[in-house]
Amino acid sequence: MTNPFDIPMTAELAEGYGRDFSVSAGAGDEERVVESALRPHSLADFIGQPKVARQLDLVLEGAKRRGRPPDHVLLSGPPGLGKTSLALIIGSELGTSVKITSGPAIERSGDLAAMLSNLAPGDVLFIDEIHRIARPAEELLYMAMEDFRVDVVVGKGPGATAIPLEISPFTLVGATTRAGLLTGPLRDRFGFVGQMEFYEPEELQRVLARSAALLGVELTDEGSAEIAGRSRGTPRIANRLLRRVRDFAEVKADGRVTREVARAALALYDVDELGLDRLDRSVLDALVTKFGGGPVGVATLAVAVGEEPHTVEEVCEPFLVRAGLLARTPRGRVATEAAWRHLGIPVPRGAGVLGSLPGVPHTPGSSSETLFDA
Ligand SMILES: Nc1ncnc2c1ncn2[C@@H]1O[C@H](COP(=O)(O)OP(=O)(O)OP(=O)(O)O)[C@@H](O)[C@H]1O
Ligand SMILES: [Mg+2]
Repeated sequence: MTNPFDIPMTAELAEGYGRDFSVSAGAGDEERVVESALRPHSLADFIGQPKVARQLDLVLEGAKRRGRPPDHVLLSGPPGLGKTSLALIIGSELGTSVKITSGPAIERSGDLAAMLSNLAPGDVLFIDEIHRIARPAEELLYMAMEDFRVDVVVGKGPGATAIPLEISPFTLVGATTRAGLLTGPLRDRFGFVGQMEFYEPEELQRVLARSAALLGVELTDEGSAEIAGRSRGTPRIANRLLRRVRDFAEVKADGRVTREVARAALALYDVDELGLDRLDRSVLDALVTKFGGGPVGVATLAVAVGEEPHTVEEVCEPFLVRAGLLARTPRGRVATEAAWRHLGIPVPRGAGVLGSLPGVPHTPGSSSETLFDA
């Protein structure tokens, strides 16, 4: 690892380092606490996502004028792009309270029925990871979304009866990293679907400027450009890198985050120019060196790097695909020529390198949704 400042490991730096510092977009429990301090609280404060923000603004404004809760909203896209933030903003823009739960937390339909019947008129119910909701609960949700009614089943077997129960009109906001896994009937019941896109570097610089002000960090334009360029189009990662670079700036420099400080800190934390971290690089490296560039199944690839397939699939791949380093094909994962070049390995002739494979579309930068469904 190159370390231009040649610094010894200090307690402050080790704190970030020891936890196997990662720039993957998923958030740990500890991070969620820090994040809530940096969340935007209104649509005006929400940076980027111009399409979703404008459309949502209209949906909310229309509902406010009619004095009725807006249509149910589905927000989909890779981790860390602001789905939870937007869900909370919907509540605050409407001036209603937001009840929060998640798909995996709803194991039985009774849990959901209880939650629904406790909603006050106009409340927002936010279900994170809605693609992981249990099937019976999902069926209950259909009726609740459509008719503001649930059937509570009393008793078991042939003697069981369904008692219809009115619930208050509410707005469901669902968030998912895997819209492709949602069943058709559930998806159809959302009146508005917002597809979150990766952020442009310029937008991430605005996110960073805002966070730096909130954290009381002095950040130069070049410093923020350096961090933005390695944040994988993701505000969560931008904020995370900013905190790590701040540590470095405070311990090793005068506290100001300049380009030099950002570069040195990011090199120390093993974040490369594209923003790939250790796990991303080991996925690429395994694909290229162990499997000759593929095609290889995601489960095999995950075993090779000692990770869960869904982590590789949901956390690493969206960005590797977007960066044009990896392609998801019907036959498995394939490394592109850019991947070999990025790893500094000569591109072999006729290996499973994308481009030499007939009929494989090469679509770097295409919308994440089509990639998820691949
Ligand atoms: N548009 C934005 N403007 C400013 N900050 C943002 C924006 N979007 C996200 N962030 C920051 O990124 C962090 C992560 O956002 P959020 O938790 O909303 O992502 P998410 O899409 O819900 O992720 P996950 O899929 O992991 O739940 C937030 O704490 C917030 O500070
Ligand atoms: Mg979230």
